[in-house]
Amino acid sequence: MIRDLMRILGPGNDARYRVFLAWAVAYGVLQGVSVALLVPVTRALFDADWPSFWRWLGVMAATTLLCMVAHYVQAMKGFESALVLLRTMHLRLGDHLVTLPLGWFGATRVGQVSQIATKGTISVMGAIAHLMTPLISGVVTTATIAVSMFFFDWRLGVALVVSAPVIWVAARFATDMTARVDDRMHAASVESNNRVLEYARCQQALRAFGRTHGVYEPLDAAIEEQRVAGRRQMWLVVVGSVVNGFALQLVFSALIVLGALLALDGEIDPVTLVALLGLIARFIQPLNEIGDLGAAIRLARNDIRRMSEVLEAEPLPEPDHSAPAAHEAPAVEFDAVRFGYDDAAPVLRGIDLTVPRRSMIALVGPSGSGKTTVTRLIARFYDVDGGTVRVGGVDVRDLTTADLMSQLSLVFQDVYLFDDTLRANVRVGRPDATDDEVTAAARTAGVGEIVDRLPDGWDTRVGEGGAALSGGERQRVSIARALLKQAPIVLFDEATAALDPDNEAHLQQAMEVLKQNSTLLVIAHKLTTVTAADRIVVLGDDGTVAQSGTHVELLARGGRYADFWELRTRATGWQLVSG
Ligand SMILES: Nc1ncnc2c1ncn2[C@@H]1O[C@H](COP(=O)(O)OP(=O)(O)OP(=O)(O)O)[C@@H](O)[C@H]1O
Repeated sequence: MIRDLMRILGPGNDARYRVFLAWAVAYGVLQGVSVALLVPVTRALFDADWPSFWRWLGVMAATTLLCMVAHYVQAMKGFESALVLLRTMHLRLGDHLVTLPLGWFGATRVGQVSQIATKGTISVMGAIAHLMTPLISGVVTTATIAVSMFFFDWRLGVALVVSAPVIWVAARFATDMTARVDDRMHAASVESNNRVLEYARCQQALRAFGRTHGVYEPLDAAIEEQRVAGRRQMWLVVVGSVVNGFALQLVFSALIVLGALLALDGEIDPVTLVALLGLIARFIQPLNEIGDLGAAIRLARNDIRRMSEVLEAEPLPEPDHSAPAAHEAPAVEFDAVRFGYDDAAPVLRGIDLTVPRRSMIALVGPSGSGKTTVTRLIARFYDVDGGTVRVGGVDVRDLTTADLMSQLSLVFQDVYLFDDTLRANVRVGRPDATDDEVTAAARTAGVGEIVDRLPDGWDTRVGEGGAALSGGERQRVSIARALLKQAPIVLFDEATAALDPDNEAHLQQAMEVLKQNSTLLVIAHKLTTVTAADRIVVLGDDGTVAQSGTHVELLARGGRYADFWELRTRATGWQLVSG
């Protein structure tokens, strides 16, 4: 636990933590010594040996004073380390999460990360602030008392040392009991967390399907599992605590019997025995406290382990410096790219694709053929399983994330807006843009009309995820961001939903502007976009490029594209023409 906490604190902060540990050890030793000094003080008192009595009392008072100082200093150092740890954990978690591949953020990970970042960090902080001191001083105090016992009576000293493994086994049993169900408890808590979020988010769907009454089964099941796991955990904690308490009482009784037998044999005088019994009681007390804290220590250790697992998750390997770009190379190239989100289900099975500079390429294909996946691989949200994705002639794995992202603008359908003002959300495209540049980009993308409609104009907050805006409006903001960024390559996932004429006009206008300066790869759903493209790439169901060419060439060739075109033109009432 000490080592794990040190790892979480990181290399810059371990000195402070070591100082705290040293003070906690000093506090434990001083506490043990001041307790052990009770024996000579009591002996001198009963022997009426006043010079010895005052001398030992003086030593005990000085030790107790030092002990109080050590207690105070170690408590302050502990709180200091705990606060540093809290800040460090949040910073390290944040810094680390942004380096992880998107594939890491699976369905249950969002709930897990939120638990670790909130409950987990508080629990780990509490481990330093409240658990480390009783744990360290408890162990050190009992060890000190056991060692000092050898100075008074070696047989009782041996008995204390022998009893240590018995107590350790009992304490271990108690903590194992808690650990047995803790992972289940944690999983249940993550699941119900996720289900509560899902329940709040899916209200629209539930109401649309008349599910406004009765229970929402997935949430109900998650809460029930949490209740069952919680009850089991409570029972196991009680069982562990009873066994631990029983073992301590047994050891305590055995030591008293041994002391009494030694006194009956005349090996120890009765006064020393009374003092030694006090020492034995103080030997047991910290162990009892550690036993009571066993469950909390185990839970904190599990939280520390989960935190370490996140911090140790492999980030996307990234070079320190990007390889130099090849000036004449195409904007984007796919060379025999193979990829699947899951090893068992490949999505792309050998894609070759070239997007020349300053061209506009339309990507079409059936739903699920991997169009969005192609754009995610260009942005290196995932690494390919085989082949190479190149941007500006350089393998994306040889570019730093900052350099790769500086070359790309992403206009995706699932636009996420931050819970901030509309202006701040557009400015995300280029944080150092002037107000005039923000306004110009917003006007081209049609955001100006949204501004006029909103009560606080540019300063209106758009809500979490952009909840205060419609889907079409959110995409306009996303386009404005891309216009502002002026990246050399724009990856555009056109909305599948039919847009109103106003939205459509803004979209066309924005694309025209983007086309002037950037290379465009568009996942095209609209016939106007498809025909405007310099070249069309058709993905097939089998994860390969089925066809590629201009609109005219592909129509003339027949096959998948001609079928797609016919289907779409029939749906929209367009005429099928081949030139
Ligand atoms: N994050 C993910 N995890 C696992 N599988 C995924 C993930 N995203 C997509 N897939 C799967 O990969 C396949 C390709 O998905 P992709 O979204 O690239 O297709 P698409 O051609 O863009 O589809 P659409 O036109 O419907 O948007 C699908 O079978 C999809 O279920």
